Amino acid sequence: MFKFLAGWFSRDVGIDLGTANVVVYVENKGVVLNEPSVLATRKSGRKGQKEILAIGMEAKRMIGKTPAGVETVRPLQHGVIADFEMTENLIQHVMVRANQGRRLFVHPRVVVCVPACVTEVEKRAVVDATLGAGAREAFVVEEPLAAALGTGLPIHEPRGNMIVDIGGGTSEVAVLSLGGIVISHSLRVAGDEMDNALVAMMRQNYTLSIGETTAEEIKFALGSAAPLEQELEMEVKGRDLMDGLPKVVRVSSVEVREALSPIIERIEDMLRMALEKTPPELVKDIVDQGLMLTGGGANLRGLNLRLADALNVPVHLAEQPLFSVALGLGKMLQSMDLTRKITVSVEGGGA
Ligand SMILES: Nc1ncnc2c1ncn2[C@@H]1O[C@H](COP(=O)(O)OP(=O)(O)OP(=O)(O)O)[C@@H](O)[C@H]1O
Repeated sequence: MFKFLAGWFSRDVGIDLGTANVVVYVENKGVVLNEPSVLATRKSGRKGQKEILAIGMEAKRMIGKTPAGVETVRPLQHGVIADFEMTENLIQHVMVRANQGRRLFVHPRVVVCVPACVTEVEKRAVVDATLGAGAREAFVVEEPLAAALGTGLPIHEPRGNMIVDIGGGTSEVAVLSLGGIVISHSLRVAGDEMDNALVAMMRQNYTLSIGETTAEEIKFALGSAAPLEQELEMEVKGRDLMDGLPKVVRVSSVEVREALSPIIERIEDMLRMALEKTPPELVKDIVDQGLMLTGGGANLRGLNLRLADALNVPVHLAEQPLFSVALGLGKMLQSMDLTRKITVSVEGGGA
């Protein structure tokens, strides 16, 4: 009886639990939250317990700036849970924030997405973390399905729909038809790897040591996958590896593009492989309709142009690449019948 009432009084929630960001969609409200998937912790007590100091944007600002005893943690790596307890804390935090800071007296049903390549054990871990965080029922859905729904692709038609998601830890491609995944591939190379490539480039070209936050700032400011009409420049500050002293250098978008290029080549190879494995009738649809590019990494300047050139198919950039998955989860929340059809569901003991 209480569960029946709870269904009436709590809003269902969709969570895009990403390596870089967590985006939360609340039924009838839309996207209400977008926070980095980062926690800052401090060891407390002898048994190695950790006290949480900050979660989300506040914790991301601390990366590379923490005093002894404090560390920043990214509990998801390449789209899967690397630190279960911290993931549970992260989900709980975003659920409470999405509920305007009020405690969850009535536990919501939650749909969470996972990369298509994850194992059953990894899916189960996401369900357990979601239930542990206070959901009364948890569903997992494969990310390409949610992303395709969120970008408005007609995934239920007998037609080849290709969706490419470039996230923080994973790049993923899937071809969908008749509401299911025909083929999918994923690569543990995406936005984070681009940041690492820029850290390496700065060391090699300028003997300058920078942190991952600065590398991401360079990527946002100068990053591109194809030549720009007007190439850009910026000042970068770091520590000189030769004498250990602070140093400022000027970096151009041309050298940043060269550093990112090998990563984009790997993404292109993955897409070529996916096209090779796609049945010819569906390839024909993709050639006609093009592929849909989404995920935060899709925002890299000129990526759509470069992929179109490399693959010889039209490439469309999603309207809101960072929110496609969450918007797709939102569509699923509107129709729990659809959710039950395309997800794995587990009920919790809550509420
Ligand atoms: N304008 C931009 N140019 C280049 N990269 C960008 C831009 N905006 C965001 N990104 C990158 O997008 C990535 C985050 O994308 P997104 O939030 O889709 O990933 P995620 O869903 O958390 O990761 P995953 O799908 O791997 O679990 C980060 O690496 C970020 O640096």
